[in-house]
Amino acid sequence: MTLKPRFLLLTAALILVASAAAWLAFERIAAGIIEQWGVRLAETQVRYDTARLLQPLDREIALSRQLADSQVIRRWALNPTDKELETEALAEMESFRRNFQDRSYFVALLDSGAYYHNNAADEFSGQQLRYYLKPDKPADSWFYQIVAQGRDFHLNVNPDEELKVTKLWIDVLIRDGDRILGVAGTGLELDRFIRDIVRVKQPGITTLFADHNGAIQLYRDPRYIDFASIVKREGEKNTVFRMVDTEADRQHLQQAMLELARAPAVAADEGSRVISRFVKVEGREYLAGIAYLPEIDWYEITLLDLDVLMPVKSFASVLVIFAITLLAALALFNLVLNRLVLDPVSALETAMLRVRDGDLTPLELPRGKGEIGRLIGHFSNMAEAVRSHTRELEHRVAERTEALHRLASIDPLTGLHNRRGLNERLEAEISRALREQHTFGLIWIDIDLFKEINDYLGHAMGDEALAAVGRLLTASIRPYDCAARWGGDEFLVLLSPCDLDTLSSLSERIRSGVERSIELPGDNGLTVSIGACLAYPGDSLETILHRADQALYKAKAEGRNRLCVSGQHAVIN
Ligand SMILES: Nc1nc2c(ncn2[C@@H]2O[C@H](COP(=O)(O)OP(=O)(O)OP(=O)(O)O)[C@@H](O)[C@H]2O)c(=O)[nH]1
Repeated sequence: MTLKPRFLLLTAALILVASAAAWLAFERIAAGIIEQWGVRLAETQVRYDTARLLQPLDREIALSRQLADSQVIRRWALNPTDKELETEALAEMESFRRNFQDRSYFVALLDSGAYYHNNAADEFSGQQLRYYLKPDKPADSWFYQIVAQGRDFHLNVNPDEELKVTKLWIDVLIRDGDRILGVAGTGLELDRFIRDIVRVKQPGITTLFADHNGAIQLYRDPRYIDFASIVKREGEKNTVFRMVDTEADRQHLQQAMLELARAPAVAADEGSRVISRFVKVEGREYLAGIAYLPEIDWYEITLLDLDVLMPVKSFASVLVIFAITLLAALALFNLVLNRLVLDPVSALETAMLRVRDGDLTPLELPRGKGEIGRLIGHFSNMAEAVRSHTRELEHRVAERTEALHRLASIDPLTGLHNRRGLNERLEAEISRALREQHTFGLIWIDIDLFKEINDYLGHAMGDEALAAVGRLLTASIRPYDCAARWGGDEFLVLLSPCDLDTLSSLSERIRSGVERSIELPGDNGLTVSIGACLAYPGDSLETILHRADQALYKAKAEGRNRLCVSGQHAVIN
């Protein structure tokens, strides 16, 4: 596999790993942010709901306390049969009734069980003594429980069977020192409380209030409310602990409630303390914010469904931006990698293969940067050096070949063409003569009695004589003519183009030149016999050579040192 797909795979793997890591980090960070936010929200919501509950209750509780603490009521409660005191007490109750928000009150006396009550419609004016409570009557057991518990103040959610409404009762003990004389207070319609405080419109937020036992007192669904909680035994109560799914959550809630009851406030200016715990209710996870309301000995519990309030998908845009940034960064990385490394390396490889295969034409290579640029530079220089050395080598080979060729066609003794060299020239000349339709001349020269020179003067002198004839021939002919040593003591001269006159005069010049200018040791001179002929367009090499040879034979036969020129067929002396 080449580098490109490898890097592509690596990049894809990097994208996957980075995305997985980013997703995990995102989930953790998002969960952390949501949790922090949820805790804050829970604290705020709990304080807000607490304030909303206490605001209307505070006044009613204060008034109920005042009623229970009233001198007039207490005096009468000590002497309930005193009609005068009863009239005063009823007047006192009536004035409190007008001040209670519910415009109703109740006063129950322990000794007699007399239960006094009037409502907003002033329905029982003159008949405020409604009935007598009985310890053995279940509907009245709330009264006897409150007295038995000796709690000065108690909130009780209980249906009023007589009025057919469910009320939040504020019960305050009437005391004379340690002696309990009865219970006084007022009631608030529960529906209004549920509507205003507990039935929060915001989806994902559930608020409930529970008493010191965890029994649910206010909840949006009245079916869960633990009515007349005070008269129920442990285990029968409808508590918040029953709402949560696990034992661990139950313990967390109990611990938190105990902790809050021990230290309900954080600091004077920060209001009530709120503890947050994650709990599961019906399989769903909620963040529970718990606060203790010492004024009424209740707990407020706000359940936040964080998945509804702050779904993880609300962070989706962050994730999308991150994913796009990641993809763009990796695409850019790939692009830069291709541009800076892979493409130049691939071009370099192609160039190397071309050089390996002997293609030395100049290379078009990308410029590249850094190490890659230097590598390309080094390769270009190397390729240029190879190119230049190869050119030089080829030049030298051509030179040597040319030299060898020359050597093969040159006679080393005289420096003239040898038979092979002349043959090539003759064949070329025959073609040219045919093409251009002209004649050319051929002169055949043979040294007379050369054997005797060798025999009498020695072989070296023979060589010298041959060289001297060669020099003379070179000096006698025109630059474009060609003189050659045909073999032994025979020479041929090619004259091109040439007519009969030129042929005759040049042949004679050679013959007389040799006779006149070449001397041998002693008194001996050197002479040559010459046979010359004209070659005509269409003549073959054999024909021409034969014609010249015939002329030479004639010159030899006629006594040597003479010239025989042959026209087409005639031989001229
Ligand atoms: N010194 C020398 N002698 C050579 C060379 N090549 C051939 N010869 C001799 O040249 C002589 C040629 O003699 P021939 O052609 O037979 O006859 P000639 O003596 O010239 O007599 P004619 O040709 O009849 O005049 C021979 O003796 C060869 O041995 C050479 O390179 N150097």
